[in-house]
Amino acid sequence: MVQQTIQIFGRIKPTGKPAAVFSVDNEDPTGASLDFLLPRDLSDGFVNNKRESYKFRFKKVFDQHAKQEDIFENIARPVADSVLAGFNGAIFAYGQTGSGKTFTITGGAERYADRGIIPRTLSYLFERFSQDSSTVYTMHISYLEIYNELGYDLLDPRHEASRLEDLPKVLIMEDADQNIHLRNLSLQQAANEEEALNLLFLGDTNRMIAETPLNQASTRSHCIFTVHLCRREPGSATLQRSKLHLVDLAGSDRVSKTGLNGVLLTEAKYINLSLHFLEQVILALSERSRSHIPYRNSMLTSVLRDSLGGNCMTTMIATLAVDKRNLDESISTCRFAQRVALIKNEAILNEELDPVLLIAHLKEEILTLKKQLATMMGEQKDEQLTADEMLKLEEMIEAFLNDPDPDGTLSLGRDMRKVQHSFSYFKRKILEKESERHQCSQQPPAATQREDVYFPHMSPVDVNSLKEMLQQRDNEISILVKMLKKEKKRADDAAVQLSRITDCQKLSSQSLPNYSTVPGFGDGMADTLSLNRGGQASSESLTGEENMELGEDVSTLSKLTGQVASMCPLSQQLKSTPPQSRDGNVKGHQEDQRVKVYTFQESHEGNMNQLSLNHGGQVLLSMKKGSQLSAGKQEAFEIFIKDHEEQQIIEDHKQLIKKRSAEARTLSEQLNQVRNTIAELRKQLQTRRRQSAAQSVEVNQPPGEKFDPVEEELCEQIRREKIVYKSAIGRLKALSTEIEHLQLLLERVKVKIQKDFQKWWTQEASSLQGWEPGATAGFHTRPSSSGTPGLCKEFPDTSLDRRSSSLAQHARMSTFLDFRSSVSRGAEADINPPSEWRTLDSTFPPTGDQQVDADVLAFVRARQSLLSKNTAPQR
Ligand SMILES: Nc1ncnc2c1ncn2[C@@H]1O[C@H](COP(=O)(O)OP(=O)(O)OP(=O)(O)O)[C@@H](O)[C@H]1O
Repeated sequence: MVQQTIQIFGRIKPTGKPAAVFSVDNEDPTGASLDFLLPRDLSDGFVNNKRESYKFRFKKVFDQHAKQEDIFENIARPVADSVLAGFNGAIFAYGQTGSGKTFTITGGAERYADRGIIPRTLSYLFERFSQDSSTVYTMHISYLEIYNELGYDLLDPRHEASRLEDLPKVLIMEDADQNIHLRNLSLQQAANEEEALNLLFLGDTNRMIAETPLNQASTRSHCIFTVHLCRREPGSATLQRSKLHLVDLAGSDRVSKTGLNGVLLTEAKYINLSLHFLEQVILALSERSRSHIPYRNSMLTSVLRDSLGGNCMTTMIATLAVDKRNLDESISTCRFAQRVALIKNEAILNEELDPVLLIAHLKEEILTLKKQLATMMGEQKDEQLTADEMLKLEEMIEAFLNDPDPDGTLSLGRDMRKVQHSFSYFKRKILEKESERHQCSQQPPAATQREDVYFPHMSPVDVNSLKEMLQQRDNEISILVKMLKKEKKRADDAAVQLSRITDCQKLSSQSLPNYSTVPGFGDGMADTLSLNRGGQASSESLTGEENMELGEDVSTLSKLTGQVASMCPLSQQLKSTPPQSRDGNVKGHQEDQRVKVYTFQESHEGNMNQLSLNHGGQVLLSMKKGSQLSAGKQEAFEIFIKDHEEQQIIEDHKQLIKKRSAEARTLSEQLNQVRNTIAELRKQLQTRRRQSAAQSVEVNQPPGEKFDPVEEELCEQIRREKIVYKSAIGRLKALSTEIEHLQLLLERVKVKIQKDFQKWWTQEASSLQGWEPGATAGFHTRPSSSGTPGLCKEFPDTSLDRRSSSLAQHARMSTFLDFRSSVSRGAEADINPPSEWRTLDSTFPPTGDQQVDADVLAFVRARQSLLSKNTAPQR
């Protein structure tokens, strides 16, 4: 058991605003401190004008310059290590809204280096799994969101990208031993880092989709990402199960300060209530005399029960925004942290026995004990050994006697009959030997040398030379047999390699060099790197790990190749279906025009549309069959994306991915060269060895005894190339992880843009529907310079949310486009126009662009006059 108080860290968010006066001291060996100084004349809000300074103790305080990597190394890595060792762990971020909780726990979306604790911890855990081949690890992940005291499963595969209310509701159940169980919270297995990161991405996307204007999820809900680890040694009945909670709490802002009312106030009260209950639990835990801890008061405290005052190594990060305006909130966060620091947890190793394995072990033990008991009790079988049994036993005894190993044993089991039969057999043998010796002593002297018997006419010199020849032939044969074995093994390996490469090739595109064409590379290389040292023939093989690495490389590269290929889906798309320009013409097929395909779901129309962005920021929108998206909406979407604030992030990510893929390609070319070099060196080495072996036979010297500088040099070169190869493959793996992460970030931005567009479009659509001629609600008219009254009505910019007036302009344009296409549809069908078109000045939705409005008006008038002519009675 490990007793430990909850570890408290502080993290200060970089601020562009004037910062309060504070100082950080991390030098004190007893712990760090954070001091706030409040000058009496501080007018920007302060907590208590009687006190002028506040001092808070932390394990360590990270200032504005701290990197995400520092946070992981100092805070998360030790917790992850203890989780790997079988203890429960928890890290939770607490602080006011916008102080950097999500940034710390999950990370920022803008840069790879901004990855937070969750992705870094996942990466670290999988790296550790791969280093420990003697243990089997299994990882499951759950992701829970608590909003207004209700739990939602963010990882349910049936509800990808759903609204919060559509997600499965998680219920708390308590068993007879007061253990908490979360019903409906799915546990998803993650077999590798990629799968784990995808789960994180899925959860975060659900969290984002579930956001409504009333529920800014990250601000108003608590999120608990839990890694469930199971660890066992093969064959052992003992399992170690541990959990790691990574918690992003809701903003801790005080209700009075939020200035909210209505639903938001209720919500804020819920948040405050759950944080209040969290505080109550913490207070109760810090008072030693308290026997009752009010965990059950809220869902948050129930779920985190183990992490607070229980079996867990817990760490809290107090996130602080130290600008003057937020000083009081920062001080209150620090006060909370000081109380948390008093809580003592008792973490125990979570070992349990696997019942199935345990039963099997116990059965085996019972059987052994029964047998031992039978032997000890002298229980004997009455019947005699059969002839067959005796024959087998005698064969065993013969084998035992002929075994040159002096330590060889004869296992007879616990059957006394066999023991007795063996003794009588030995006795018979000894007697036979003695009688033979006796007979020999009575016979006349025989030829003492065998040679004399078999070669009576040969002189001893001839016999010796024959013996030497025989010895040489023996050597030759043994060398050839060895070589034959090696060749056979290599052929087998090559067959395995070939099948593996065929699999890889199926996955990979043609853009990277094909490593499978390099002969004998991979596991075959390992066993032939024999190095001659000091005349000693030694076989220096690659270690198991190296073998594994080399074996894995093809799949790593193939995976990377797949990624690189998936980064340019349009290049494939272009091959099959060239994109259409807005007017329906096929666009030029440019080599470098790589486009990321964006797909979004029209929730209210149920139509799937595909949006493509190219590198120049140009937008291509293509619709799947059956889509009803109007041209205006398509165009609005294109413009919307161009102006979207995240567009720059998309561009940056794409550029970075492109750069990294180019690096990966260069690196893989280098790798290919190194592999070719190694293959060539290996060939030379083999030839050299064959020659040396043949020479040794000629001079009658055991092979490999003579030091060969050429061979040594070849081995040295191979070793050097191996080092280059290993470092390149390491870099390639790192690039692969980075590209994967960047792609996930891109996906996340993509979802955000789609969501923003949908929200904006819905708002615009409802504004337009509510528009009535002359209506004053939200609209006003301004005189038209073209003298067309009522044509230039302005859309209220307030309805455009945060969007600038340029988006208002786009909205007008899309309205116009919708209108234009409706008009032309009507003209084509030559049916009676809808009644609302008939009175132009009162029903025509304005575009805001005077020229365009005038054009449209002229067109509609012309059309109307045409229709009136057509419908006029024929004279
Ligand atoms: N250490 C930091 N370095 C750079 N940017 C940061 C840092 N901390 C926070 N930010 C940025 O500040 C903004 C707010 O941060 P974040 O969303 O993490 O706050 P939060 O405490 O989770 O807020 P909420 O309670 O609303 O969820 C984000 O844009 C984030 O990228």
